[in-house]
Amino acid sequence: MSQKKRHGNKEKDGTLAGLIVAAFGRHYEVATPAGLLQCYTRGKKSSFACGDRVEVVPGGDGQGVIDALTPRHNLLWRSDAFREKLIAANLSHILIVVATEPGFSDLLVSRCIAAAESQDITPIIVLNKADLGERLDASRAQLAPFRALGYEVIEISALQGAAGLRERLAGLHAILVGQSGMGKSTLTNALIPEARAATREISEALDSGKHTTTFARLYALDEPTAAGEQVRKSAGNVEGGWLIDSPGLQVFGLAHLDADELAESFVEFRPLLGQCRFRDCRHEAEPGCALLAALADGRIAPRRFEHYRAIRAEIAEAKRLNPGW
Ligand SMILES: Nc1nc2c(ncn2[C@@H]2O[C@H](COP(=O)(O)OP(=O)(O)OP(=O)(O)O)[C@@H](O)[C@H]2O)c(=O)[nH]1
Ligand SMILES: [Zn+2]
Repeated sequence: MSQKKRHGNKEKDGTLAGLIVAAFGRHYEVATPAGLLQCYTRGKKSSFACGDRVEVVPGGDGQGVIDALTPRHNLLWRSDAFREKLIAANLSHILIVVATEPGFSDLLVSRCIAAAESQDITPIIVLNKADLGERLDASRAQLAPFRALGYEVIEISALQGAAGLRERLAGLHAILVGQSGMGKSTLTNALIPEARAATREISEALDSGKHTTTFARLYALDEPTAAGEQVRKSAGNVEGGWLIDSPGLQVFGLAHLDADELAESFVEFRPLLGQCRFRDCRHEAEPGCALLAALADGRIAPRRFEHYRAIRAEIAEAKRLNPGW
């Protein structure tokens, strides 16, 4: 919706343009020109995410009702056979946090990348705990296939302030995702001082086994001034860049993708798709398969092909369990 239309609405029917900064089930926190409002939805169905732009009808007392959703540029979500979970909307980048210790799943990295690529979101891999030198080479080796594809890898130490990353994030609309233990909370705290209290609660909830807890929060990123200083913004001012902190992620199901979409989300497969001898090639053992040929001569990394196979099998299983997908 254009700026003009939005302002027109505001005058005409009293709605405010807002940005969802936190989603708790059916209750949302929305940043608006009138400040932060606690909002509800009208209907029974509530399917908004952090990063969604909405129209809000303010109701006094700092409350409001979400009236309409502005069309999304994209939506990051995950799903298994029976459930889907919206993660965040309108993202420019996804920061996939991994660490030198205690080891990370490169399959999970491929999953996050596939989810991002399928929605035109740019992935950046953040290798944390680079100060722990013993495992650094092994972690770099594990990330080599991603680096070879052109994915940006940024090495940091969240404990030492995550130097460099803050500048990289200026103006972006990004989300931090990662397995538990990668130092995501430490990183959020280093990047966004006001995040401190909230993240502790998330960790505790996850430790007690409540993995269904949904809690993501959007924080405005400070914009450096011409003089290079960071200026604190007032709460609710989310006009510039922002960062969404999401709960620790152990699984990232992609049941909502079909087989073709999954293959498309592996960027190295893209030039090869449509080149197989059989139109309906499943890239398993078919003669004349362009992907298998590329795997055999090293154009596709074996590890990435394993990831593709693993995710494809899981999607097939989800569709078998729930043919409605
Ligand atoms: N050496 C080192 N340790 C770090 C760094 N960042 C985080 N840690 C440590 O790693 C452990 C996990 O950090 P958290 O920030 O709690 O990790 P998390 O990924 O948020 O994990 P959950 O809270 O379980 O989701 C803590 O003991 C941190 O102190 C780092 O850059 N270097
Ligand atoms: Zn094929």
